[in-house]
Amino acid sequence: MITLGQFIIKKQSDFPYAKGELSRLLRDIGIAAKIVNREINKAGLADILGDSGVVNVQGETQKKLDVYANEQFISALSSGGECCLVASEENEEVVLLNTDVSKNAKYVVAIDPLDGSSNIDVNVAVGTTFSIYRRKSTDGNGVLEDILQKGTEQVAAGYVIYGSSTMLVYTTGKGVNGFTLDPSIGEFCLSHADIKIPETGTIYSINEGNYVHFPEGVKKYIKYCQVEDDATQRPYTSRYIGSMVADLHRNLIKGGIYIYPSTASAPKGKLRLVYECNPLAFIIEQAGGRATNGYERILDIDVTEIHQRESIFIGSTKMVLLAEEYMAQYSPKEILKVS
Ligand SMILES: O=P(O)(O)OC[C@H]1O[C@](O)(COP(=O)(O)O)[C@@H](O)[C@@H]1O
Ligand SMILES: [Mg+2]
Ligand SMILES: [Mg+2]
Repeated sequence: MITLGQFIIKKQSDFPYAKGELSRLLRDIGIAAKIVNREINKAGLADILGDSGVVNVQGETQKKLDVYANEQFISALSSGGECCLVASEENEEVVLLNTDVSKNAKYVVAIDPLDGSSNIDVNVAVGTTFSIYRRKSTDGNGVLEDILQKGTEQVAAGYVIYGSSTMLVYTTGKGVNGFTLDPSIGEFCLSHADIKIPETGTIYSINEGNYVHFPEGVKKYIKYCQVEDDATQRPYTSRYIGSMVADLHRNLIKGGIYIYPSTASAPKGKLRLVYECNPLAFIIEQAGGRATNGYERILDIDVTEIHQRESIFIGSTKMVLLAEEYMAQYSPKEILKVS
């Protein structure tokens, strides 16, 4: 049995110039994940379910657990001293961690502290996503530009899934590994080494309740998934948890595609590029899958704002490629006026 901490240190040798800062930063994320996990596990007993009454920059009412998770991750990153700045779904502006220890830290972190907020109160799996970049600014507190980097610049990324078990899955650009939290010892232990997503699958994940608003290409792809054809194991199975991390984790293990497309009312989709699409795209690509906005690789998309939204087609390579063909045929980029 190897713990996350032991694995991180062991893998440090993959990076000849590593001085342990990234390892310690990953450790800090692991610590915050354990604290959040403890609250989630007994959420019904503690006064932590329900709305906080505060509306965040997304125009969504923050859940109490959104706020709690945000505080725990920011405080762990702040006291850990390896991160100088955080961009969070729950904060309109970047958060400067200008404590003596973190002021000159080399890394910046983008985070969705609690993903799948609509599922918190109903005991359905939720998650946390994180993206780590090397800062560009040389000294002092760090600046907005440090976080507005393309997904290709990520040095590490991952997610935590708080489900029937709690797992932390991450990559540093050398494959994807998964660790399951063993509550009896309070440690994340390696349970899924070198995860590879199947090249194709029979699961599609999309909120079909929005069907009428979807681009024609997506409508056609859904119809393709629902046609009877034994040779291609269709109709596929529709699975949609409504927590992106949980839907993605299932598809990572079993094969499948998750789509959150643009719609007439949300021409750029719903999900946020910096702390939802980019970290999960890095994971999926490192596991051998594919992630695009229907036209372009997610990791190559220019980042201009912290909370910018992007449509996403992510999962098994063959399924994403086919969905892209439907988009190219029925919803060519110019028609959808996608910038
Ligand atoms: O209810 P919808 O429109 O299908 O959206 C569900 C999607 O929105 C999200 O909940 C957005 O994330 P947050 O909960 O972090 O805001 C995703 O996890 C999920 O896949
Ligand atoms: Mg989210
Ligand atoms: Mg969230």
